[in-house]
Amino acid sequence: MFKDKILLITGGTGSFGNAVLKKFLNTDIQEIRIFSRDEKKQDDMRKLYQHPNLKFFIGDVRDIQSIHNAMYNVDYVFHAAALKQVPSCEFFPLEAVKTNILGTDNVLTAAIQAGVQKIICLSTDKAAYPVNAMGISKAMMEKTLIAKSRMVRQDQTLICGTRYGNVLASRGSVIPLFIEQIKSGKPLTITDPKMTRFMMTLDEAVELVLYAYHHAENGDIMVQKSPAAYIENLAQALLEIFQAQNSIQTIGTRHGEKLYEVLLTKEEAAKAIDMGNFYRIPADNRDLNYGKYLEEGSPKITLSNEYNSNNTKILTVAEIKEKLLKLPLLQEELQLWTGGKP
Ligand SMILES: O=c1ccn([C@@H]2O[C@H](COP(=O)(O)OP(=O)(O)O[C@H]3O[C@H](CO)[C@H](O)[C@H](O)[C@H]3O)[C@@H](O)[C@H]2O)c(=O)[nH]1
Repeated sequence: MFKDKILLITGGTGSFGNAVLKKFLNTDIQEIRIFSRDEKKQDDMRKLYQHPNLKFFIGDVRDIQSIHNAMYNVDYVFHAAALKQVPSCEFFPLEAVKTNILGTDNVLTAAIQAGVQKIICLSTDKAAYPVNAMGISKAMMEKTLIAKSRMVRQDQTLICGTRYGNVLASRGSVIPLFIEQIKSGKPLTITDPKMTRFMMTLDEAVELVLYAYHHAENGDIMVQKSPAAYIENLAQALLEIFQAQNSIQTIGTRHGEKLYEVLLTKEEAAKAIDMGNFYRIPADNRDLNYGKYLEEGSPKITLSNEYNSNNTKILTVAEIKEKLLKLPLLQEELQLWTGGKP
């Protein structure tokens, strides 16, 4: 699908970038550009892949000139660079503004100027009814891309977003933490047994971006339907997989976190288009006619229901185990834990 094309991934040294590389590096794509700040991570990646079609650009989305330098001849951009940890954004909200909002605007400006055809920006469920600085900055990122999508030549540039839930076993997330706790014989620290999270794999995150690539229209936010799990059941599933007896300790909700996450707000659900496994949230294309904001309402909004991690399919412990056992991280950890014995 990317024959002779150049794809640039901002924040490309992260797990999303690596998943895209595994899928596309050995195809007929002309080049994949990794744009990021950390030279060490780039160097590690260079050594790991040793591929002539993989190119590295040092830069920062906060610095538009550094993006301009990387954007020549690029056909498509996957914009994954972000500050995504809830606590760090909470302590330094202006840093989230600079990277997630202004940085996105820089990426879009540079890409439009360079004639890039499609730009897909990665967002998160925490942007829907946001309560923490990370989610608020991502919500503003979405607003920025939607606004920008109205100001481009529609036959030349497509700007859209994807919104997804928790990526299973991503770095610093709860699954690696629970595994560490199991291995060191400590209690599993659960914030709230009834807390739910959407559970996506990294491959599904890539799949969503590719779906957006094929089906999104300018200003759309694309959402993949996905199952969710109670954190209590996630902990139970891991204990069963590792055949461990650790106790479970409830520690309470952490600062800035919600009991459940939302992928489609009630307001978005009123206009979202059901596309089978996905939802397409069309952009608000009211242009500069403010009529609908001021005089006209929409009865559909009153009737619609949000799509959240409590009203989606909830995985049973057995289903969580099945999903977890497919993860490479889990297979490796289990191998180490059992010493290779089945
Ligand atoms: O010791 C812990 C830590 C976490 N949790 C729970 O486990 C769930 C997942 O927690 P993570 O820390 O793995 O993920 P978050 O939902 O807090 O946020 C993560 O997922 C987001 C996407 O929704 C962003 O990617 C974000 O950067 C990333 O940290 C939450 O319900 C949390 O309360 C526990 O029960 N115990």
